[in-house]
Amino acid sequence: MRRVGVFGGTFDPIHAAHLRMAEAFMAQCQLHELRLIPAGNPYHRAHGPQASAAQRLAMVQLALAGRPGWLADDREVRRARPAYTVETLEELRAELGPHCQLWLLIGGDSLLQLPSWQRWQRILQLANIAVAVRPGFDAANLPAALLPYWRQVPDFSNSAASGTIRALTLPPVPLSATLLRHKLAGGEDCSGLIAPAVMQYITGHRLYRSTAR
Ligand SMILES: Nc1ncnc2c1ncn2[C@@H]1O[C@H](COP(=O)(O)OP(=O)(O)OP(=O)(O)O)[C@@H](O)[C@H]1O
Ligand SMILES: O=C(O)c1ccc[n+]([C@@H]2O[C@H](COP(=O)([O-])O)[C@@H](O)[C@H]2O)c1
Repeated sequence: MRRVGVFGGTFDPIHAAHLRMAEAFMAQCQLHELRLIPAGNPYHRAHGPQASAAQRLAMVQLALAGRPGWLADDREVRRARPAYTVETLEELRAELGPHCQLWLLIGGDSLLQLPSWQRWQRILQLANIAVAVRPGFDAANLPAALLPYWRQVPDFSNSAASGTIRALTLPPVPLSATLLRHKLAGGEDCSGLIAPAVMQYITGHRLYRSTAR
């Protein structure tokens, strides 16, 4: 059965933790294809992104260059409306057919917010969710509504076609785009935390020079 992974994010900018979690996602879910999908309009954020949607997409394209099976999907950038994940998964399900296994990758902080997402139960009818926990994540704090979906198993191979939430086996990585925007605005060296080609793009386009938030 074909297995396709979906990793949506604001990616302002895409950073080393994103890449590490995507690598673990690809390997542990044995994905044939991984789609990184920058959110054109992340409606749920108090502050809009600093880089434009086109710039965030360009950085994603640079970050995944040379990685077989990884592709940048621009559907949410082209969508002139809020980036609802459920719509993205519905589109993908229609394109890929009923027999493809869909996996959605999110961070542990996003998981805690999942019950506030648009039609979130529908998301779990369409896909399984793999979670990359962040430092401080504690499954005991999961919202009660998520508990029926939560599976504490390290093995992804015999998975259901949809409807489960599982944690990746991956040590928490203490890195965020917010931290990087602050470092970049302060002129700090971020090599090792951002892919070299993305760093070049940031420098060339004079991104994140000030007003880090
Ligand atoms: N270090 C990390 N560990 C686990 N998940 C992460 C990590 N960084 C980002 N994620 C997850 O990746 C997805 C996309 O992340 P996003 O683009 O918002 O990056 P971010 O670092 O959380 O950004 P920001 O600091 O701007 O909120 C989200 O589901 C987020 O939870
Ligand atoms: O669909 C929703 O209602 C929804 C609400 C909050 C976040 N998301 C998605 O979750 C992903 C991670 O969001 P963020 O802000 O951490 O980059 C990104 O793809 C968002 O579009 C989706």
